[in-house]
Amino acid sequence: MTAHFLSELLSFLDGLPEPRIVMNADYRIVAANAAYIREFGGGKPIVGRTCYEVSHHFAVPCDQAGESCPLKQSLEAGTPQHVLHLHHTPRGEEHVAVETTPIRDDRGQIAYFVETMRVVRQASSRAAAQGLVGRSPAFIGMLEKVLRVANSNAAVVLLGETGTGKELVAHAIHEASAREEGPFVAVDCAGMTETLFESELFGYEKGAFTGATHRKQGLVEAAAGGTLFLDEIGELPLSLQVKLLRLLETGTYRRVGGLDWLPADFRLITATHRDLRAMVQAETFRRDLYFRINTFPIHTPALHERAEDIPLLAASLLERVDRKPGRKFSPAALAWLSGRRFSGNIRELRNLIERASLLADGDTLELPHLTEMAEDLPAVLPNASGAFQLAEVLDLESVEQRYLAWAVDRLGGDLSTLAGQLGISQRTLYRKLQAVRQGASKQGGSA
Ligand SMILES: Nc1ncnc2c1ncn2[C@@H]1O[C@H](COP(=O)(O)OP(=O)(O)OP(=O)(O)O)[C@@H](O)[C@H]1O
Repeated sequence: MTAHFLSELLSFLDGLPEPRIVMNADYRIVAANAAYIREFGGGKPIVGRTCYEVSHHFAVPCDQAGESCPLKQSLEAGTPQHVLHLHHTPRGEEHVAVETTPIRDDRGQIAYFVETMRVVRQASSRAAAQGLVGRSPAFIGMLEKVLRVANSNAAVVLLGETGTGKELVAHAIHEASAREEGPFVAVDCAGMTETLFESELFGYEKGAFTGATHRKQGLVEAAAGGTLFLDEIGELPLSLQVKLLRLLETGTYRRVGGLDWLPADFRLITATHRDLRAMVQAETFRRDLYFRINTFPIHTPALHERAEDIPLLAASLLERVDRKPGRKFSPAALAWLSGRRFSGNIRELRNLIERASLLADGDTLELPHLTEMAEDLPAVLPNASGAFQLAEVLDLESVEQRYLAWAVDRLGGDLSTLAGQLGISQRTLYRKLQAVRQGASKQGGSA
Protein backbone atom coordinates (compact mmCIF):
# COMPACT_ATOMS: atom_id res chain seq x y z
CA MET A 1 0.00 0.00 0.00
CA THR A 2 1.41 3.36 -0.96
CA ALA A 3 2.24 6.38 1.16
CA HIS A 4 -0.25 8.21 -1.03
CA PHE A 5 -2.99 5.81 0.06
CA LEU A 6 -2.11 6.38 3.72
CA SER A 7 -2.18 10.15 3.40
CA GLU A 8 -5.54 9.94 1.59
CA LEU A 9 -6.87 7.71 4.37
CA LEU A 10 -5.65 10.11 7.03
CA SER A 11 -7.17 13.17 5.40
CA PHE A 12 -10.45 11.23 5.21
CA LEU A 13 -10.17 10.21 8.90
CA ASP A 14 -9.22 13.77 9.90
CA GLY A 15 -12.61 14.96 8.76
CA LEU A 16 -14.39 12.47 11.05
CA PRO A 17 -15.45 13.58 14.52
CA GLU A 18 -14.48 10.37 16.33
CA PRO A 19 -10.92 9.64 17.47
CA ARG A 20 -9.26 7.16 15.09
CA ILE A 21 -5.80 5.71 14.60
CA VAL A 22 -4.29 3.60 11.84
CA MET A 23 -2.03 0.71 12.84
CA ASN A 24 0.01 -1.88 11.01
CA ALA A 25 0.02 -5.59 11.84
CA ASP A 26 2.97 -5.02 14.22
CA TYR A 27 0.67 -2.95 16.48
CA ARG A 28 2.52 0.23 15.49
CA ILE A 29 0.51 3.41 15.08
CA VAL A 30 1.18 4.85 11.61
CA ALA A 31 -1.33 7.72 11.73
CA ALA A 32 -3.75 9.39 14.14
CA ASN A 33 -6.56 11.78 13.21
CA ALA A 34 -7.08 15.24 14.69
CA ALA A 35 -9.86 14.07 17.03
CA TYR A 36 -7.61 11.34 18.46
CA ILE A 37 -4.72 13.74 19.04
CA ARG A 38 -7.09 16.18 20.73
CA GLU A 39 -8.76 13.63 23.02
CA PHE A 40 -6.04 11.08 23.69
CA GLY A 41 -2.74 12.63 22.58
CA GLY A 42 -1.95 14.49 25.78
CA GLY A 43 0.59 16.60 23.90
CA LYS A 44 2.86 13.57 23.23
CA PRO A 45 3.91 12.13 19.87
CA ILE A 46 1.76 9.11 18.94
CA VAL A 47 2.93 7.95 15.53
CA GLY A 48 5.61 5.24 15.66
CA ARG A 49 4.57 3.96 19.11
CA THR A 50 2.64 0.75 19.72
CA CYS A 51 -1.03 0.75 20.63
CA TYR A 52 -0.45 -1.41 23.72
CA GLU A 53 2.17 0.98 25.05
CA VAL A 54 0.10 4.12 24.40
CA SER A 55 -3.25 2.83 25.68
CA HIS A 56 -2.22 0.29 28.32
CA HIS A 57 1.39 1.11 29.26
CA PHE A 58 2.12 -2.56 28.49
CA ALA A 59 5.47 -3.80 27.21
CA VAL A 60 3.80 -6.59 25.22
CA PRO A 61 0.63 -6.81 23.08
CA CYS A 62 -2.64 -7.04 25.03
CA ASP A 63 -3.25 -10.72 24.32
CA GLN A 64 0.13 -11.54 25.86
CA ALA A 65 -0.79 -9.48 28.92
CA GLY A 66 -3.98 -11.46 29.57
CA GLU A 67 -6.23 -8.96 27.77
CA SER A 68 -8.33 -9.31 24.60
CA CYS A 69 -6.68 -7.82 21.49
CA PRO A 70 -9.09 -6.48 18.87
CA LEU A 71 -6.29 -6.15 16.28
CA LYS A 72 -5.44 -9.84 16.55
CA GLN A 73 -9.13 -10.77 16.56
CA SER A 74 -9.87 -8.71 13.45
CA LEU A 75 -6.79 -10.11 11.70
CA GLU A 76 -8.04 -13.64 12.41
CA ALA A 77 -11.70 -13.00 11.62
CA GLY A 78 -11.10 -10.52 8.77
CA THR A 79 -14.01 -8.45 10.07
CA PRO A 80 -14.44 -5.45 12.43
CA GLN A 81 -14.21 -6.33 16.14
CA HIS A 82 -15.53 -4.55 19.22
CA VAL A 83 -14.06 -4.66 22.71
CA LEU A 84 -14.32 -2.60 25.87
CA HIS A 85 -10.93 -1.73 27.35
CA LEU A 86 -9.61 0.31 30.23
CA HIS A 87 -7.26 2.82 28.58
CA HIS A 88 -4.76 5.27 29.98
CA THR A 89 -5.82 8.69 28.75
CA PRO A 90 -4.62 12.20 29.59
CA ARG A 91 -7.47 12.29 32.14
CA GLY A 92 -6.47 9.02 33.85
CA GLU A 93 -7.86 5.55 33.17
CA GLU A 94 -11.17 5.47 31.31
CA HIS A 95 -13.49 2.83 29.88
CA VAL A 96 -13.10 3.03 26.11
CA ALA A 97 -15.20 1.21 23.51
CA VAL A 98 -12.80 0.16 20.74
CA GLU A 99 -13.82 -0.82 17.22
CA THR A 100 -11.04 -2.27 15.05
CA THR A 101 -11.59 -2.55 11.29
CA PRO A 102 -9.13 -4.33 8.98
CA ILE A 103 -8.14 -2.45 5.79
CA ARG A 104 -7.14 -4.55 2.77
CA ASP A 105 -4.60 -3.69 0.08
CA ASP A 106 -5.16 -4.06 -3.69
CA ARG A 107 -4.35 -7.78 -3.44
CA GLY A 108 -7.00 -8.28 -0.78
CA GLN A 109 -4.47 -8.76 2.05
CA ILE A 110 -5.06 -7.06 5.40
CA ALA A 111 -2.42 -4.32 5.55
CA TYR A 112 -3.70 -1.85 8.15
CA PHE A 113 -6.26 -1.53 10.91
CA VAL A 114 -8.36 1.52 11.69
CA GLU A 115 -9.23 1.76 15.35
CA THR A 116 -12.10 3.98 16.50
CA MET A 117 -12.29 4.88 20.19
CA ARG A 118 -15.26 6.14 22.14
CA VAL A 119 -14.86 7.07 25.79
CA VAL A 120 -17.74 5.48 27.69
CA ARG A 121 -19.56 8.28 29.49
CA GLN A 122 -21.97 5.97 31.32
CA ALA A 123 -19.43 4.46 33.71
CA SER A 124 -16.28 5.58 35.49
CA SER A 125 -13.19 3.56 36.39
CA ARG A 126 -12.25 6.22 38.93
CA ALA A 127 -14.13 7.44 41.99
CA ALA A 128 -17.07 9.55 40.82
CA ALA A 129 -19.78 11.58 42.50
CA GLN A 130 -22.51 9.99 40.39
CA GLY A 131 -23.33 7.15 38.03
CA LEU A 132 -21.89 3.67 37.70
CA VAL A 133 -18.35 3.05 38.88
CA GLY A 134 -16.32 -0.12 38.51
CA ARG A 135 -13.29 -1.67 36.83
CA SER A 136 -13.37 -5.36 37.78
CA PRO A 137 -13.72 -7.96 35.01
CA ALA A 138 -17.27 -8.77 36.21
CA PHE A 139 -18.24 -5.09 35.96
CA ILE A 140 -16.58 -4.63 32.56
CA GLY A 141 -18.33 -7.76 31.26
CA MET A 142 -21.66 -6.26 32.29
CA LEU A 143 -20.81 -2.84 30.86
CA GLU A 144 -19.88 -4.44 27.55
CA LYS A 145 -23.37 -5.94 27.34
CA VAL A 146 -24.96 -2.61 28.33
CA LEU A 147 -23.19 -0.86 25.45
CA ARG A 148 -23.93 -3.60 22.94
CA VAL A 149 -27.66 -3.60 23.61
CA ALA A 150 -28.15 0.12 24.23
CA ASN A 151 -28.49 1.14 20.62
CA SER A 152 -31.02 -1.51 19.69
CA ASN A 153 -34.64 -1.40 20.75
CA ALA A 154 -34.41 -4.88 22.32
CA ALA A 155 -36.19 -5.54 25.61
CA VAL A 156 -33.59 -5.91 28.36
CA VAL A 157 -34.12 -7.77 31.61
CA LEU A 158 -31.67 -7.02 34.43
CA LEU A 159 -31.18 -10.00 36.71
CA GLY A 160 -29.28 -9.59 39.93
CA GLU A 161 -29.45 -9.55 43.68
CA THR A 162 -30.97 -6.63 45.49
CA GLY A 163 -28.70 -3.57 45.71
CA THR A 164 -26.50 -4.50 42.74
CA GLY A 165 -27.38 -1.31 40.85
CA LYS A 166 -30.10 -2.52 38.49
CA GLU A 167 -31.80 0.88 38.37
CA LEU A 168 -28.47 2.60 37.71
CA VAL A 169 -27.71 0.11 34.93
CA ALA A 170 -31.16 0.68 33.39
CA HIS A 171 -30.38 4.39 33.40
CA ALA A 172 -27.00 3.79 31.77
CA ILE A 173 -28.69 1.81 28.96
CA HIS A 174 -31.12 4.68 28.44
CA GLU A 175 -28.31 7.24 28.37
CA ALA A 176 -26.30 5.23 25.85
CA SER A 177 -29.31 4.76 23.56
CA ALA A 178 -30.78 6.86 20.78
CA ARG A 179 -33.64 7.64 23.19
CA GLU A 180 -31.28 9.49 25.54
CA GLU A 181 -33.06 12.81 24.99
CA GLY A 182 -36.41 11.20 25.85
CA PRO A 183 -37.77 10.51 29.34
CA PHE A 184 -36.65 7.68 31.64
CA VAL A 185 -39.69 6.52 33.61
CA ALA A 186 -39.22 4.03 36.46
CA VAL A 187 -42.14 2.03 37.84
CA ASP A 188 -41.93 -0.16 40.94
CA CYS A 189 -44.12 -3.20 40.28
CA ALA A 190 -43.98 -4.40 43.90
CA GLY A 191 -47.26 -3.97 45.73
CA MET A 192 -49.23 -3.01 42.59
CA THR A 193 -52.95 -3.65 42.83
CA GLU A 194 -55.06 -4.09 39.72
CA THR A 195 -56.67 -0.64 39.89
CA LEU A 196 -53.44 1.09 40.73
CA PHE A 197 -51.55 -0.66 37.92
CA GLU A 198 -54.05 0.36 35.25
CA SER A 199 -54.52 3.94 36.36
CA GLU A 200 -50.77 4.47 36.98
CA LEU A 201 -49.62 2.89 33.76
CA PHE A 202 -52.40 3.82 31.37
CA GLY A 203 -53.80 6.96 33.02
CA TYR A 204 -57.54 7.70 33.18
CA GLU A 205 -60.22 9.87 31.66
CA LYS A 206 -62.16 12.46 33.61
CA GLY A 207 -65.12 10.76 35.33
CA ALA A 208 -63.66 7.24 34.90
CA PHE A 209 -64.26 6.62 38.61
CA THR A 210 -65.21 8.56 41.72
CA GLY A 211 -62.51 11.13 42.34
CA ALA A 212 -61.31 11.23 38.71
CA THR A 213 -61.93 14.96 38.39
CA HIS A 214 -59.59 15.42 35.45
CA ARG A 215 -57.86 13.38 32.75
CA LYS A 216 -54.55 11.96 34.02
CA GLN A 217 -51.58 10.97 31.91
CA GLY A 218 -50.28 7.44 32.60
CA LEU A 219 -46.63 6.40 32.89
CA VAL A 220 -46.70 4.69 29.49
CA GLU A 221 -47.65 8.02 27.96
CA ALA A 222 -45.04 9.82 30.06
CA ALA A 223 -42.37 7.46 28.70
CA ALA A 224 -43.18 8.30 25.06
CA GLY A 225 -39.97 8.58 23.06
CA GLY A 226 -37.93 7.26 25.99
CA THR A 227 -37.48 4.24 28.26
CA LEU A 228 -39.96 2.52 30.58
CA PHE A 229 -38.19 0.74 33.44
CA LEU A 230 -40.33 -1.83 35.25
CA ASP A 231 -38.50 -2.66 38.47
CA GLU A 232 -39.31 -5.80 40.50
CA ILE A 233 -41.20 -7.34 37.56
CA GLY A 234 -41.16 -10.68 39.40
CA GLU A 235 -43.55 -9.21 41.97
CA LEU A 236 -46.30 -8.53 39.42
CA PRO A 237 -49.36 -10.72 40.10
CA LEU A 238 -50.52 -13.02 37.28
CA SER A 239 -53.64 -10.94 36.65
CA LEU A 240 -51.46 -7.88 35.91
CA GLN A 241 -48.96 -9.86 33.87
CA VAL A 242 -51.78 -10.41 31.33
CA LYS A 243 -52.38 -6.68 31.05
CA LEU A 244 -48.69 -5.96 30.62
CA LEU A 245 -48.39 -8.68 27.98
CA ARG A 246 -51.29 -7.17 26.04
CA LEU A 247 -49.56 -3.78 26.07
CA LEU A 248 -46.29 -5.31 24.85
CA GLU A 249 -47.89 -7.49 22.17
CA THR A 250 -50.18 -4.85 20.68
CA GLY A 251 -48.06 -1.76 21.39
CA THR A 252 -51.28 0.02 22.36
CA TYR A 253 -53.15 0.85 25.55
CA ARG A 254 -56.40 2.45 26.65
CA ARG A 255 -56.82 4.99 29.46
CA VAL A 256 -59.16 3.82 32.25
CA GLY A 257 -62.61 4.99 31.23
CA GLY A 258 -61.40 5.77 27.71
CA LEU A 259 -62.54 4.36 24.38
CA ASP A 260 -59.52 4.95 22.13
CA TRP A 261 -56.54 2.64 21.81
CA LEU A 262 -53.44 4.83 21.96
CA PRO A 263 -50.05 3.88 20.50
CA ALA A 264 -47.22 3.27 22.99
CA ASP A 265 -43.66 4.31 22.15
CA PHE A 266 -41.12 3.19 24.72
CA ARG A 267 -38.09 0.95 25.09
CA LEU A 268 -38.69 -1.63 27.77
CA ILE A 269 -36.22 -2.48 30.52
CA THR A 270 -37.29 -4.74 33.36
CA ALA A 271 -35.47 -5.88 36.49
CA THR A 272 -35.84 -8.48 39.19
CA HIS A 273 -33.85 -10.20 41.91
CA ARG A 274 -36.02 -13.30 41.46
CA ASP A 275 -35.28 -16.39 39.41
CA LEU A 276 -37.80 -15.79 36.63
CA ARG A 277 -37.11 -19.12 34.98
CA ALA A 278 -37.99 -20.95 38.20
CA MET A 279 -41.11 -18.79 38.48
CA VAL A 280 -42.13 -19.84 34.98
CA GLN A 281 -41.63 -23.50 36.00
CA ALA A 282 -43.73 -22.89 39.10
CA GLU A 283 -46.34 -21.14 36.91
CA THR A 284 -46.20 -17.95 38.95
CA PHE A 285 -44.78 -16.04 35.98
CA ARG A 286 -46.29 -16.30 32.50
CA ARG A 287 -44.06 -18.06 29.99
CA ASP A 288 -45.20 -15.80 27.11
CA LEU A 289 -44.42 -12.65 29.12
CA TYR A 290 -41.06 -14.11 30.13
CA PHE A 291 -40.07 -14.51 26.47
CA ARG A 292 -41.37 -11.01 25.65
CA ILE A 293 -39.20 -9.29 28.24
CA ASN A 294 -36.20 -11.59 28.01
CA THR A 295 -34.77 -10.63 24.61
CA PHE A 296 -31.47 -9.60 26.17
CA PRO A 297 -30.78 -10.60 29.80
CA ILE A 298 -27.97 -8.85 31.69
CA HIS A 299 -26.66 -10.17 34.99
CA THR A 300 -25.76 -7.42 37.45
CA PRO A 301 -22.92 -8.94 39.50
CA ALA A 302 -23.20 -9.23 43.26
CA LEU A 303 -20.58 -7.33 45.22
CA HIS A 304 -18.72 -10.54 46.11
CA GLU A 305 -18.26 -11.19 42.37
CA ARG A 306 -16.56 -7.83 42.01
CA ALA A 307 -15.04 -7.39 45.46
CA GLU A 308 -11.92 -5.76 43.97
CA ASP A 309 -14.21 -2.79 43.19
CA ILE A 310 -14.95 -2.23 46.89
CA PRO A 311 -12.23 0.43 47.49
CA LEU A 312 -13.34 2.35 44.38
CA LEU A 313 -17.03 2.04 45.27
CA ALA A 314 -16.33 3.02 48.87
CA ALA A 315 -14.51 6.20 47.77
CA SER A 316 -17.32 7.06 45.34
CA LEU A 317 -20.09 6.40 47.83
CA LEU A 318 -18.30 8.45 50.48
CA GLU A 319 -18.23 11.37 48.05
CA ARG A 320 -21.97 10.91 47.53
CA VAL A 321 -23.14 10.61 51.14
CA ASP A 322 -20.64 12.61 53.19
CA ARG A 323 -21.58 16.11 54.22
CA LYS A 324 -17.91 17.02 54.66
CA PRO A 325 -16.23 16.95 51.25
CA GLY A 326 -12.76 15.51 50.67
CA ARG A 327 -12.67 12.96 53.50
CA LYS A 328 -11.01 9.58 53.01
CA PHE A 329 -10.93 6.14 54.62
CA SER A 330 -7.91 5.01 56.61
CA PRO A 331 -6.08 2.02 55.04
CA ALA A 332 -7.31 -0.22 57.88
CA ALA A 333 -10.91 0.87 57.27
CA LEU A 334 -10.60 0.12 53.54
CA ALA A 335 -8.99 -3.25 54.25
CA TRP A 336 -11.82 -4.17 56.56
CA LEU A 337 -14.46 -3.13 53.99
CA SER A 338 -12.67 -5.09 51.26
CA GLY A 339 -12.83 -8.25 53.32
CA ARG A 340 -16.56 -8.16 54.15
CA ARG A 341 -19.42 -9.97 52.50
CA PHE A 342 -22.37 -7.62 51.88
CA SER A 343 -25.57 -9.57 51.35
CA GLY A 344 -27.33 -6.28 50.55
CA ASN A 345 -24.59 -5.48 48.03
CA ILE A 346 -23.82 -1.85 47.12
CA ARG A 347 -26.88 -0.54 48.94
CA GLU A 348 -25.66 -2.10 52.18
CA LEU A 349 -22.14 -0.78 51.58
CA ARG A 350 -23.59 2.67 51.00
CA ASN A 351 -25.66 2.57 54.20
CA LEU A 352 -22.66 1.49 56.22
CA ILE A 353 -20.55 4.31 54.76
CA GLU A 354 -23.26 6.85 55.44
CA ARG A 355 -23.45 5.69 59.06
CA ALA A 356 -19.66 5.88 59.45
CA SER A 357 -19.59 9.37 57.94
CA LEU A 358 -22.04 10.52 60.59
CA LEU A 359 -19.95 8.98 63.36
CA ALA A 360 -16.62 10.47 62.21
CA ASP A 361 -15.64 13.99 63.23
CA GLY A 362 -12.13 14.21 61.78
CA ASP A 363 -10.76 14.19 58.24
CA THR A 364 -10.42 10.41 58.09
CA LEU A 365 -12.97 7.64 58.49
CA GLU A 366 -11.29 5.08 60.74
CA LEU A 367 -12.01 1.41 61.27
CA PRO A 368 -14.01 1.91 64.52
CA HIS A 369 -16.41 4.26 62.66
CA LEU A 370 -17.30 1.31 60.46
CA THR A 371 -17.26 -1.47 63.01
CA GLU A 372 -19.12 0.38 65.76
CA MET A 373 -22.48 -0.40 64.20
CA ALA A 374 -21.58 -3.31 61.93
CA GLU A 375 -19.41 -5.73 63.89
CA ASP A 376 -21.41 -8.73 62.75
CA LEU A 377 -20.80 -8.22 59.02
CA PRO A 378 -19.24 -11.55 57.97
CA ALA A 379 -15.70 -11.72 56.56
CA VAL A 380 -15.12 -13.24 53.13
CA LEU A 381 -11.45 -13.85 53.52
CA PRO A 382 -9.49 -15.12 56.50
CA ASN A 383 -8.49 -12.34 58.82
CA ALA A 384 -4.77 -12.84 58.35
CA SER A 385 -3.43 -9.73 59.98
CA GLY A 386 -0.28 -11.50 61.21
CA ALA A 387 2.39 -13.35 59.26
CA PHE A 388 1.57 -15.46 56.24
CA GLN A 389 1.57 -19.04 57.46
CA LEU A 390 0.79 -22.47 56.11
CA ALA A 391 0.53 -25.54 58.30
CA GLU A 392 0.30 -28.04 55.44
CA VAL A 393 1.76 -28.74 52.01
CA LEU A 394 -0.62 -27.46 49.32
CA ASP A 395 -0.69 -27.28 45.54
CA LEU A 396 0.83 -24.07 44.19
CA GLU A 397 -2.47 -22.63 42.99
CA SER A 398 -3.98 -22.85 46.48
CA VAL A 399 -0.86 -21.32 48.00
CA GLU A 400 -1.08 -18.44 45.53
CA GLN A 401 -4.73 -17.87 46.37
CA ARG A 402 -4.13 -17.91 50.11
CA TYR A 403 -1.13 -15.65 49.72
CA LEU A 404 -3.13 -13.15 47.64
CA ALA A 405 -5.97 -13.14 50.17
CA TRP A 406 -3.48 -12.42 52.92
CA ALA A 407 -1.68 -9.74 50.87
CA VAL A 408 -4.93 -7.91 50.05
CA ASP A 409 -5.84 -7.84 53.72
CA ARG A 410 -2.36 -6.64 54.57
CA LEU A 411 -2.25 -3.79 52.08
CA GLY A 412 -5.68 -2.49 52.90
CA GLY A 413 -7.22 -3.04 49.49
CA ASP A 414 -4.65 -0.82 47.78
CA LEU A 415 -4.48 -2.97 44.67
CA SER A 416 -2.23 -0.74 42.57
CA THR A 417 0.49 -0.88 45.26
CA LEU A 418 -0.07 -4.59 45.68
CA ALA A 419 0.25 -5.24 41.93
CA GLY A 420 3.50 -3.24 41.93
CA GLN A 421 4.90 -5.20 44.87
CA LEU A 422 3.92 -8.52 43.30
CA GLY A 423 5.48 -7.47 39.99
CA ILE A 424 2.33 -8.12 37.96
CA SER A 425 -0.11 -5.83 36.14
CA GLN A 426 -3.25 -4.66 37.95
CA ARG A 427 -5.28 -6.48 35.33
CA THR A 428 -3.57 -9.77 36.09
CA LEU A 429 -4.03 -9.14 39.79
CA TYR A 430 -7.78 -8.49 39.31
CA ARG A 431 -8.07 -11.75 37.44
CA LYS A 432 -6.25 -13.70 40.10
CA LEU A 433 -8.35 -12.11 42.85
CA GLN A 434 -11.49 -13.11 41.00
CA ALA A 435 -10.33 -16.72 41.36
CA VAL A 436 -9.72 -16.13 45.08
CA ARG A 437 -13.25 -14.79 45.51
CA GLN A 438 -14.77 -17.65 43.57
CA GLY A 439 -12.78 -20.11 45.67
CA ALA A 440 -13.95 -18.37 48.85
CA SER A 441 -17.62 -18.36 47.81
CA LYS A 442 -17.46 -22.06 46.82
CA GLN A 443 -16.24 -22.77 50.31
CA GLY A 444 -19.28 -20.96 51.75
CA GLY A 445 -17.52 -17.78 52.70
CA SER A 446 -14.49 -19.11 54.53
CA ALA A 447 -11.22 -19.90 52.83
N1 LIG B 1 -21.69 0.46 39.94
C1 LIG B 1 -22.15 1.33 40.85
N2 LIG B 1 -21.45 2.44 41.09
C2 LIG B 1 -21.87 3.31 42.01
N3 LIG B 1 -22.98 3.17 42.75
C3 LIG B 1 -23.72 2.11 42.57
C4 LIG B 1 -23.35 1.14 41.57
N4 LIG B 1 -24.28 0.18 41.57
C5 LIG B 1 -25.19 0.53 42.52
N5 LIG B 1 -24.86 1.69 43.12
C6 LIG B 1 -25.61 2.34 44.21
O1 LIG B 1 -26.13 1.30 45.04
C7 LIG B 1 -27.45 1.59 45.47
C8 LIG B 1 -28.38 0.50 45.03
O2 LIG B 1 -28.53 0.56 43.61
P1 LIG B 1 -29.93 0.26 42.89
O3 LIG B 1 -31.08 0.86 43.65
O4 LIG B 1 -29.77 0.64 41.46
O5 LIG B 1 -29.95 -1.34 43.08
P2 LIG B 1 -31.05 -2.37 42.61
O6 LIG B 1 -30.29 -3.55 42.11
O7 LIG B 1 -32.01 -1.70 41.67
O8 LIG B 1 -31.76 -2.75 43.94
P3 LIG B 1 -33.23 -3.42 44.15
O9 LIG B 1 -33.21 -4.76 43.48
O10 LIG B 1 -33.34 -3.53 45.63
O11 LIG B 1 -34.20 -2.46 43.53
C9 LIG B 1 -27.79 2.95 44.89
O12 LIG B 1 -27.50 3.92 45.87
C10 LIG B 1 -26.84 3.09 43.72
O13 LIG B 1 -26.57 4.44 43.45
